Amino acid sequence: MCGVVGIVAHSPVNQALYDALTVLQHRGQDAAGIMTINDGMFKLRKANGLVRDVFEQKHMERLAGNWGIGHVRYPTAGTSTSAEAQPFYTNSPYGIALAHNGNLTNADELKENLKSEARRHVNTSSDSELLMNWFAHELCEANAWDLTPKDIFNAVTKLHNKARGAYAVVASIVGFGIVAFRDVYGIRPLVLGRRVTDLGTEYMVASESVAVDAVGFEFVRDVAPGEAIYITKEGELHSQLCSDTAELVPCLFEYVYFARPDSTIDEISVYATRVRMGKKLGEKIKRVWNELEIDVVIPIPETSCDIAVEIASTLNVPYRQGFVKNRYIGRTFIMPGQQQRRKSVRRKLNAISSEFEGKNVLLVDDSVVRGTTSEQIIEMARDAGAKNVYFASAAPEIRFPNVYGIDMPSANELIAYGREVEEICQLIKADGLIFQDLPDLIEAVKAGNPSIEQFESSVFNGEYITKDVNQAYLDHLDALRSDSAKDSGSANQSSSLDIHNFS
Ligand SMILES: O=P(O)(O)OC[C@H]1O[C@H](OP(=O)(O)OP(=O)(O)O)[C@H](O)[C@@H]1O
Ligand SMILES: NC(=O)CC[C@H](N)C(=O)O
Ligand SMILES: [Mg+2]
Repeated sequence: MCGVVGIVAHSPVNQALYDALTVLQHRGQDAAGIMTINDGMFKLRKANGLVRDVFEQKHMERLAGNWGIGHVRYPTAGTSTSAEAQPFYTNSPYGIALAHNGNLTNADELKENLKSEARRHVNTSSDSELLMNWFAHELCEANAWDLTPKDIFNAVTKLHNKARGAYAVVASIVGFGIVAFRDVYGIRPLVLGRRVTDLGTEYMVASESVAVDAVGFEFVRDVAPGEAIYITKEGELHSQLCSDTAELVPCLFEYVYFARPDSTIDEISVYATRVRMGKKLGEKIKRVWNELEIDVVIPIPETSCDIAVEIASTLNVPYRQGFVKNRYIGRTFIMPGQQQRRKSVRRKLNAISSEFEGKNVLLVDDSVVRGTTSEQIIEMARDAGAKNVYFASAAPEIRFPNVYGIDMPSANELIAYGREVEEICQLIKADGLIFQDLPDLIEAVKAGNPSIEQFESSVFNGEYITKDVNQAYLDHLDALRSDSAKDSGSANQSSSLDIHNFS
């Protein structure tokens, strides 16, 4: 997952972009970047690392201008090099910078055609650079010196016909303004915010509403699937639906894990959803494990905390914070390699023995993906003296790779792939394991916005909404991006000449 932000204001935006990226940090810890526009020139700083490490005072001073875009990256395509940090830049037409959250499923085809149809070059293996070049190519076709909103919306319409997969995008066009759009299913989130100042109205687009809140903008609405928003550099807002077939099918996993609980996505509060997930799972535990003695419910911080509180109250069992989280260690699941992920669980979480000694403990997590966390946490609970350790996952078994912006490229790496619950339970060495049922998860999310008919739930059921994902594609992805492929270096080193300036 990545986080994107774009702001058009009447005073410098560097600090607001920085602040927005810090509250979107949970969406990507690998790289960060900001690109502003000042006097018709782009100003860029991007590098690998957390937001607080990437931007020093000297960079902030350089990022002058009243409008710009920003990005935090969690790579799902290409390599992890700083050359593939975002925003990307292309000089023609006009000068365009682009930041992308999501993942394209037809990147190979787009790359091939970009050469033959558009005579354009990309210098990295990032799908986002491809997306930017296709957008640039479609804008070129407008053949206009003075770009109108109609020209921009036409370009986005054509892009929707070409690109497949997930994309929530912000782009800035020198001399004109910022464009933001969401793919035709709205798989990844994107929201619009506004602030009225003495100098005029200012606009902001961001991956999550929490960024809009943090920067002091007022939340206006979600960007609709297939819609494009164009904010001129003077602060005028235009919007248009750029697809006849758009239909909202947002990603379920945003609500389970990715998004911050204080965000609202497609009118659904993430926090309230997690509470409902806890209620549903609590009811299932009561039903299925009615004989089981549970003395205490303990969450695996941080994402599962809101879920576990509700499970405890449904079961009428005490809730205790039995693990303390080291606040200086980031999210484990979105770290790039399995070795790093394994080590981080121990560094990140430590047990308070008194909460475990002699007790039948129910550990709760939002999801079990590779099983890295659950396996180690159960061992820690036993070391801390637990009598029995039961484990509950608020998401169903994750058995299928993700192709829309979550780096789960390989079925073999998923602990639930090809395994039934009993076998997974043995692998993580729990005394009992229970998963949420998919219909219950869907109900818990949908209760926040009953008008949504369908959710992107491929990791649970293997049904890919873009309908272009077959076994050959998944095999190809596995060969490119599995942990072993990354370890062998193919996914981490850019074979192309790196033309990004590191300073
Ligand atoms: O089965 P796994 O492969 O271990 O993945 C699942 C775990 O990873 C995530 O936590 P993470 O540490 O990333 O973030 P959090 O602090 O927000 O819970 C998620 O909340 C689970 O705890
Ligand atoms: N997780 C994401 O949204 C990643 C965006 C893009 N596919 C990249 O790898 O940079
Ligand atoms: Mg977690």
